[in-house]
Amino acid sequence: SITLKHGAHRLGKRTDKQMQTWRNYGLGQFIHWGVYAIPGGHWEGKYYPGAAEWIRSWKEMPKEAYDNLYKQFNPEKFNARGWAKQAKEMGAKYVIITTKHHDGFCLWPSKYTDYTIAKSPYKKDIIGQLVDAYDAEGIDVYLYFSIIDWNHPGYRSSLKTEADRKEYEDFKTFTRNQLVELLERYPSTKGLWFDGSWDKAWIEQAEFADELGRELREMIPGLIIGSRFRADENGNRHFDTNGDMMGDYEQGWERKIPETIEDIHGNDWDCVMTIPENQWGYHSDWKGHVKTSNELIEMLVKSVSLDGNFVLNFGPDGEGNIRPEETKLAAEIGAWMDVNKEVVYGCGYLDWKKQDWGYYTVNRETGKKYMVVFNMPVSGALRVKVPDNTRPDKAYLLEQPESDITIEEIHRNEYFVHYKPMTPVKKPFVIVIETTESD
Ligand SMILES: C#C[C@@H]1N[C@@H](C)[C@@H](O)[C@H]1O
Repeated sequence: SITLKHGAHRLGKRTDKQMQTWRNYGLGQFIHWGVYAIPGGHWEGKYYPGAAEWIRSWKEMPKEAYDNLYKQFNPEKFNARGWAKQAKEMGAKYVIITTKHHDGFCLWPSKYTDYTIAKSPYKKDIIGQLVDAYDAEGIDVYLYFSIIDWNHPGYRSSLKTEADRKEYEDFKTFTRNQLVELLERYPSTKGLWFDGSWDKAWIEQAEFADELGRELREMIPGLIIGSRFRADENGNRHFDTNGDMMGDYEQGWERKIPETIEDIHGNDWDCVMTIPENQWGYHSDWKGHVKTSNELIEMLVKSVSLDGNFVLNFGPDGEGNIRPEETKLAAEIGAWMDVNKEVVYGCGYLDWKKQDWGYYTVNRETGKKYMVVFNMPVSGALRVKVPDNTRPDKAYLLEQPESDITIEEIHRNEYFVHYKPMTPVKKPFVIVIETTESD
């Protein structure tokens, strides 16, 4: 490997307490909220086919009109405690909240720009209310921050002229000031989720970004920052020139999930997921496939089975309501988590061969092993292949510990767990499997 000044500063996973807490969350909630929720994917009767939070970039959206939407922003239905309670009931252990998306509108009263909630009819600090409400529910708060800021005069996607460079210096100072301001105002923040860091202009700021990351980490010891924040001095993002991840976990799984344990390269990672195909901010007219709770539970369990966290996105509307589709899914996921949360919290990858019926997870502390079944074979025989030194002794339904499920040895290291549900299976269910390990 080559010597880098601004590459990865740590090899391998962080082992400190804050990161262990992060690693054991399992399920998180993303909130995308801002003035884009007012148009909700439409403008003057026209339907915007893109992601609602990007509507300002739509050629049919007059920039002036968009940039004045904040003068109408007065979400009277906004109820931070209600959002936090719903997230608690869903089983989320952490929340990632958009402080400022690419449009640059700040949901906190930043003193570095007038384009903030303080200048809207609503006036009050939305981030502060959400931080307090989620803290009160015992849900850890992470702040989403977009480096891209279409509102700031010094923002550039690339630096073509000396004038660009001069302007961009002001933008860099502004960016640093806002981030310091956020951590000063909300010191209970456990981490920053950076986005909009793909511009050429930002990628050239390896030294500045590295120094800024150091400054922010000094402000809140243990602060967690993912791989999307900065590039190394050769313009490499997420993984530096030597292939080492920059940051505390890989932020590469946006609307997708790794297939195998090899895909995660031994790193911590999160998957951030939308309910429709690709809407983060509020779009009043979701088109195409809207995921069911069974699909989302499978994505959650698949993520945990591959040592990752699953973060489900909610996009509240312009009034401050969580929309009915999201409320319904939160309740369905919460009902499943009420019964099965122990296969998610504090769990991760079990090195048994993946089978078609579903996923294994194992509790990192207790070693308790779970078969989370999504696809019941018509035979009722769930195939299990175990490593050489492992013998399965007992299997029972998590929901009925007294149930005794037959384990049949097929041949060396391969078994059938025979289970025929009494009633048609409508939701994923869990079989606990107890084993004896021999040296
Ligand atoms: C592209 C892009 C952005 N990254 C997701 C997390 C959303 O914020 C989306 O607008």
